[in-house]
Amino acid sequence: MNEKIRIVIAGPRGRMGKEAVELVSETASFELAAVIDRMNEGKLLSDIEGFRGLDVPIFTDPAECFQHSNADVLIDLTTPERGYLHTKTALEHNVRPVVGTTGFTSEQLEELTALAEQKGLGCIIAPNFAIGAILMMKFSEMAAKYFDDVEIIELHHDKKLDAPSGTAIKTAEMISNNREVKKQGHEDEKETITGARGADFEGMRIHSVRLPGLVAHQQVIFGAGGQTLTIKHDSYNRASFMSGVKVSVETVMGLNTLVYGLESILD
Ligand SMILES: NC(=O)C1=CN([C@@H]2O[C@H](COP(=O)(O)OP(=O)(O)OC[C@H]3O[C@@H](n4cnc5c(N)ncnc54)[C@H](OP(=O)(O)O)[C@@H]3O)[C@@H](O)[C@H]2O)C=CC1
Ligand SMILES: O=C(O)C1=N[C@H](C(=O)O)C[C@H](O)C1
Repeated sequence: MNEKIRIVIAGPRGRMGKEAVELVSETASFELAAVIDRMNEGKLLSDIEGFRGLDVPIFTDPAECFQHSNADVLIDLTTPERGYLHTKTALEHNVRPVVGTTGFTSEQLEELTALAEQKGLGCIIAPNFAIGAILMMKFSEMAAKYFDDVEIIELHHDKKLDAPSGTAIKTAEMISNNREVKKQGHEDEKETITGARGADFEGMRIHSVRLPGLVAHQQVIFGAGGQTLTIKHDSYNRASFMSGVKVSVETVMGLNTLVYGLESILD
């Protein structure tokens, strides 16, 4: 019988973290080794309401967690600052990170890429784990060959910390593979209220909507003479991300570099 993949989850009490705990508990080839939580240091996860039967240790300090848990993989679903620290510490302790946390800077991504390379370790940083969202990004990249003008509207719940979303940034980066830098709109346009035209990524605009009731949604609207093309994806719950988390954990075990975005590891 193959050995189980031993997993640490950072952020187990969060919206995504709870789903990830459930995924790992229900997957026969996975084993929850420990969790990283800023509260409840020294307790067991089973001491916290909602995690009955999960007798795994809780650590606050990531280094201590990796020293004691004999983990293969870290799943990080926290905040930009903590997620970066957890990912870096995991690599330093030869643990392969699968990171859903968004909001890392380009410099942080470059530093983690170099560290994974130096350690010869797999690491997956995925701005979106939902298959539909990955297809939305790929279709947008394809459409950019034929349309010079595009705006991205991302819509999320109002508890989200980062804007634009990681998905919107990744979408803009993929579109830019097939698009020349171009300032869109009227050359003399002026914002009478600052921010009206959204964030500027190489001349394409990204608009961030935050409202209670939303989960995670995005529209990519291409325009040309007499027509528009809209590519749209909606996640209505966090379970929609979990098949991507599962594939990422399985895949990262066989990688020896950092992969940013799931599009390159899906067949
Ligand atoms: N890649 C993808 O497909 C997806 C990515 N995401 C991303 O995942 C991340 C988590 O999202 P979500 O679950 O909605 O967020 P939540 O706010 O629900 O959960 C965040 C978790 O991180 C913990 N946390 C916050 N600050 C710290 C800290 N200083 N140290 C340790 N832990 C801390 C929180 O604990 P506490 O309760 O104590 O604050 C909580 O458990 C976000 O970056 C989001 O953008 C979300 C959905 C899909
Ligand atoms: O915070 C969220 O909820 C989400 N964050 C990710 C992002 O920033 O793109 C993925 C998804 O959109 C949900």
